[in-house]
Amino acid sequence: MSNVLVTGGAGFIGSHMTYALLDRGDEVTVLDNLATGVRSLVAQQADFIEGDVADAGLVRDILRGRKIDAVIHFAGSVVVPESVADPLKYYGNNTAATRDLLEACIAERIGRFVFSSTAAVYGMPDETIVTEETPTAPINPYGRSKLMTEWMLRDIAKAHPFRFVALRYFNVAGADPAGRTGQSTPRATHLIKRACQAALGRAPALDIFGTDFSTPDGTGVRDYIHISDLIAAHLKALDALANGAESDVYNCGYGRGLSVREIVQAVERVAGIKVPTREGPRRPGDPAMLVADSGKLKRTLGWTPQHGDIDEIVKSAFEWERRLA
Ligand SMILES: NC(=O)c1ccc[n+]([C@@H]2O[C@H](COP(=O)([O-])OP(=O)(O)OC[C@H]3O[C@@H](n4cnc5c(N)ncnc54)[C@H](O)[C@@H]3O)[C@@H](O)[C@H]2O)c1
Ligand SMILES: O=c1ccn([C@@H]2O[C@H](COP(=O)(O)OP(=O)(O)O[C@H]3O[C@H](CO)[C@@H](O)[C@H](O)[C@H]3O)[C@@H](O)[C@H]2O)c(=O)[nH]1
Repeated sequence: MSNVLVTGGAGFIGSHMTYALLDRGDEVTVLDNLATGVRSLVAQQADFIEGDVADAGLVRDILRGRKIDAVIHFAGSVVVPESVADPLKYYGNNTAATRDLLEACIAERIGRFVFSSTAAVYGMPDETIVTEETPTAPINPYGRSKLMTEWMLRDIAKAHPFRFVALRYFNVAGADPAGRTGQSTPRATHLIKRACQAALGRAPALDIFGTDFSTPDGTGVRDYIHISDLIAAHLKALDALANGAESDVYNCGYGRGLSVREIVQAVERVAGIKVPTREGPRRPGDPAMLVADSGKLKRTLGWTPQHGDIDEIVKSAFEWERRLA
């Protein structure tokens, strides 16, 4: 049994992580400032503390007082176009705030850290499918703010008794199969959620951002990963660190790219409802295509994806969305 601090645990991914840790008997403390998080998504058996990861005094008190063994760091700002419009928010809340969190972790001798990185660190890759060796060249402030954090982690791991796993998530979607949590972020910008909202008549139409990309149907291509498979990767990472694994970086995706139009079709199949769409210009900061080679995650950490079927992903997202009413 471990004693885990989950930052950003009131958010989409962190709330699923919290349930998964509790389900296997770990103890969980959630630290979240509720900037985009939702208090009611935090499992009742978790201890919830409302606060900021940059509040070093608070974080040190939590780490020491609760005898935390490992930190999983989800807290951050996550919207690519917003990072283009307001870069300092991203360098502040992702890079600088994480620096402060890490300082507290080092001071309290935390040795195990799992970090939410992103496919956005690759930018506009030349390869159709990216491995962890693909050069990092982010094309938006969001990706740069996360890559800088990866650099900090590498440097810290050389200087201190501290080991980390950075998981580069591709596009995370779906919801807890048990229906306990899902994506409830107000004003969420993610494609699958938006398409479900449009199907349910909660938005007049789904905007398709760009139809002139160099992709088979002209719309953006992404590797959508089910939240349950993503959470499973975190459990593997935590266990590997507990067993002495070296610090490392892993892609999290399926190696399968789907276009915006293919997602619309999946939502229509699952919902049995036509999704009204509106074609418009590209969104600032968006690459044409991002697809993961996650062979390293499978080989090294023994990750076995189980929920890759796009209709299963969309169905869980749609069911959650319908209940949100
Ligand atoms: N959703 C995706 O597809 C995706 C893909 C790649 C990486 N990520 C990363 O995963 C992490 C979680 O993303 P999400 O989709 O769950 O987003 P989210 O917005 O639902 O969750 C982020 C949580 O962090 C909290 N938070 C933000 N700044 C904070 C701060 N300074 N102190 C304390 N709490 C703070 C928010 O209130 C929220 O609950 C982020 O770091 C994001 O960059 C997400
Ligand atoms: O209403 C919408 C929303 C999105 N898209 C398109 O759908 C694709 C996916 O967009 P979105 O769901 O917003 O995700 P990304 O911009 O790819 O970013 C997500 O995936 C990244 C990793 O790939 C993460 O780092 C980010 O945090 C996360 O928001 C892109 O081609 C968008 O242009 C639309 O056409 N209409």
